Amino acid sequence: MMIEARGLVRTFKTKRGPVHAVQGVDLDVADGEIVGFLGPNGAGKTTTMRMLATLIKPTSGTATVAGCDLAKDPVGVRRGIGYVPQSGSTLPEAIAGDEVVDHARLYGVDKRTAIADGRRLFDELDLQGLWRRQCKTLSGGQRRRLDIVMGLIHDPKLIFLDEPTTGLDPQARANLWEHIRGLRDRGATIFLTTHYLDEADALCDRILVIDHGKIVAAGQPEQLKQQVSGDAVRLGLSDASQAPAVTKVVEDLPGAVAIETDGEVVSFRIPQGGSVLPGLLRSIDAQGIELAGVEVHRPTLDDVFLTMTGRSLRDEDSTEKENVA
Ligand SMILES: Nc1ncnc2c1ncn2[C@@H]1O[C@H](COP(=O)(O)OP(=O)(O)OP(=O)(O)O)[C@@H](O)[C@H]1O
Repeated sequence: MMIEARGLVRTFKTKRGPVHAVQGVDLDVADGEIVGFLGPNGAGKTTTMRMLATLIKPTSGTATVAGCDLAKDPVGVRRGIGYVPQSGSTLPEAIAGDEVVDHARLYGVDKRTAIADGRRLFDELDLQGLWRRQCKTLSGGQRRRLDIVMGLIHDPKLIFLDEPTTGLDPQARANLWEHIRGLRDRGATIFLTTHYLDEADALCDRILVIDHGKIVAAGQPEQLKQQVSGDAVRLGLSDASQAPAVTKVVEDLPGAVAIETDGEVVSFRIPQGGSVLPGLLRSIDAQGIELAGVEVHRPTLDDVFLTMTGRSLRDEDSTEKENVA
């Protein structure tokens, strides 16, 4: 195991009383996995990651990280990990290559090795030709990849990435995902935080969903989605007064659950939503009711979150909507 944490708790003391940021987190990350820590703002992702990276002390709980005990051997942990913070760690005015070499020397890497390793990582992360550039002249995606070079320069076994793609455009995000997969293919283990559902889905072998400082779901993306039963169907009515009649038709469908009405929308869940629709539409039509629209969508990680917490992770650009009418 690359990370094995038990009962991690972190409480912050503030003027307005204690903030229970992390409330008993157990987690295991195997060697060579990409594990995503997914949750809304303020859920406790960064706090958990900072504890595992030795940057803040747990209030209670234990962990082994990269083969070393977090409490007894924080220096050993630090040697084995790379940590790429949300805000990055390069100065705008500095020269990219100098930042990398200085950072490596902090870890005791000699200058010649630092330059050789740094240049190799620049090639690997598509930063060729940018070694002498001022950091502030790099694009968002280039700067994020430079942050990753900084985190990798001492060849850690385990890399922590805090929201690696926040603020990047879709193309730069997809490009960074490729690079993160490349790191894993080279044998690194990656633990990242994200609040993007599509990122967790596309990139991670396993996902831990955290809310209010507690893990509420864990598993492979597909496993998690399978826990949510059925496709979600939304029927848009042209007239809200017809909702009771439509609800009645839906109630007669075998397997329909979670039937809800909200103004001009009747929604429900049903296995194989796509194949029951034609019959349903005929029944509604037979009653002389006209629909304004129909949507079916397969369970998403947001549905997993919704099922576990009763709230949405609210990430509109990542729902897999399939408009069928
Ligand atoms: N140093 C601190 N002092 C007081 N409260 C803190 C401190 N750091 C974090 N918190 C609080 O702890 C909770 C968890 O914060 P954390 O940064 O871990 O969440 P997060 O899931 O990483 O959120 P985000 O996605 O916004 O980064 C929040 O309520 C936050 O305000």
